[in-house]
Amino acid sequence: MHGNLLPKDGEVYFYENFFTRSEEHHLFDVLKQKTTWRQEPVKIMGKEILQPRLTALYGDTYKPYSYSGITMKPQQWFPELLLVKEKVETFLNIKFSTVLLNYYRNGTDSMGWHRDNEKSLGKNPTIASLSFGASRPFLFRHYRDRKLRVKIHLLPGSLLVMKGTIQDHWQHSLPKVPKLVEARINLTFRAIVDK
Ligand SMILES: O=C(O)CCC(=O)C(=O)O
Ligand SMILES: [Fe+2]
Repeated sequence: MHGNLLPKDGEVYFYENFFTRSEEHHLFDVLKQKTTWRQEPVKIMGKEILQPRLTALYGDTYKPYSYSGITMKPQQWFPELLLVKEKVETFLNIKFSTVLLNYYRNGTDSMGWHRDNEKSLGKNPTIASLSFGASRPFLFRHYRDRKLRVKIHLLPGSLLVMKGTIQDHWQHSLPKVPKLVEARINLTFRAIVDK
């Protein structure tokens, strides 16, 4: 359970019961209500479309954060979000500066294949990802050897940690689950390295 889930070129650790069921239920409601969610436009092949999910960014500074073609302005932490951050920081013994929140309204919301390899994250970033609400499958595929795949079920209350060289060698995605009607909230904590 707590070993590296990738066969090579990076590390993934999964902690199924990071939050209890009642903490998880409570946090889903709080995060849903207190977060200022937006549906951001992205340019795909020159055309503006809306991302298939809602997002928000919270962080220590107001410095904008850019990823996959969009720039987001961080909002200031609210108390419950800070407590969640501190619980993850204590568990991993790492400090984070920023959290990207994703709200998948149902199974037709998703996130496509990508790497979290922005320069602002530095080399070999550790990214901590929390799940609330609906369970969703999560996929990894090796960037060069695309037949090499790993699938994980992101259960509510779980913590997934990506670290080491994973962002150089592996992409990840949250595929659609067309029949799913329940919502999922994801938090990915990151440390932005200042230039
Ligand atoms: O929703 C998820 O679990 C994945 C989110 C993700 O990969 C990201 O925000 O970079
Ligand atoms: Fe990601």
